[in-house]
Amino acid sequence: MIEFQNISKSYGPVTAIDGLSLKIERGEFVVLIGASGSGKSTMIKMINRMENHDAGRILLDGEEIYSFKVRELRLRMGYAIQSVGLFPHWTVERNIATVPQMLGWTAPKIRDRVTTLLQLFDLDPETYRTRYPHQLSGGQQQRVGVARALAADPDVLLMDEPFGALDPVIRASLQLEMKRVHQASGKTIVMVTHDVDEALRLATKIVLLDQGRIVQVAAPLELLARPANALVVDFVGRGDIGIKLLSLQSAQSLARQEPQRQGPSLPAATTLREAVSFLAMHQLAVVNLMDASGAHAGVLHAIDIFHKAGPSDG
Ligand SMILES: Nc1ncnc2c1ncn2[C@@H]1O[C@H](COP(=O)(O)OP(=O)(O)OP(=O)(O)O)[C@@H](O)[C@H]1O
Repeated sequence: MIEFQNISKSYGPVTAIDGLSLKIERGEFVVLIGASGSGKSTMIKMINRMENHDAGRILLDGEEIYSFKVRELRLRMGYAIQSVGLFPHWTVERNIATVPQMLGWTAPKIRDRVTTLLQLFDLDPETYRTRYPHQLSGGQQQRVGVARALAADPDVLLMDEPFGALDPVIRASLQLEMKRVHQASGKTIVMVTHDVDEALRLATKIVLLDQGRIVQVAAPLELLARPANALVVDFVGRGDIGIKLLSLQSAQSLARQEPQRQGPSLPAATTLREAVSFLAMHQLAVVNLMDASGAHAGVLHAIDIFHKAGPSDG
């Protein structure tokens, strides 16, 4: 879908991207992480030609992006950034409708779409559609920014720290929402974040950059279980890699198919991290698991977490 072939990009004497190659398949949720200045934003911006690459080729569906008109390219891609970039003199509705307007959608279709998106991001449509950006909190502005990026249902969504200014609760709920949007729509998403946990939660593939080069490309579980080198280990958090691994696996994955025991039950979809916390807090060695309908779904043994969870390479 999007392919970087030996891409380089400099700003004067600074090499921002250094001979980088990467294939992003349709439907992937690719999250770019790396230290400040490692080239994450530059990578995203080169995809919709906010920045132009100096050398190499970037292909969109097999065609070099320089062969598209910039406007056509940008209409195919939603773009959301931390600083939001809402038009200050336009209402929320008009901001969200920017691309649908350009595409010539009818007024009722645009109105319906704005309503749906505001609801999706937990903003009451009647309260918020006529507001101006300065009448919104920073977090609300960010949500409108993401809604605007999604407005015309683009195949590709580019997001640069889209949840940067949000408090942890709203951030977590928006992450869930993005995950749901991704799973339901099959969109190809490329996102930059500074938050490793966010990357682990959302990505189908994480790309760790350092000085304009790729250090490792891996699915979240693989990145934790088989970090390519010490830089990756440091970046994902040397001290709590084990805890992060537990966050990515469900209690269900270690359930023993045994009859229900005396004592409490946890949802089988609970992460192993939450299960460990629960077991520790209640000083339990085992806990029942239940499925979404409340039916017994096996038993989780604390000992299995330490014997079975984590890298399974023998
Ligand atoms: N417009 C510009 N002019 C000059 N140098 C730039 C420009 N944009 C980026 N750079 C430089 O290119 C390198 C990569 O920058 P980039 O913004 O892609 O990094 P980043 O990983 O997104 O950083 P951060 O996490 O701090 O946002 C940095 O050294 C940066 O200083």
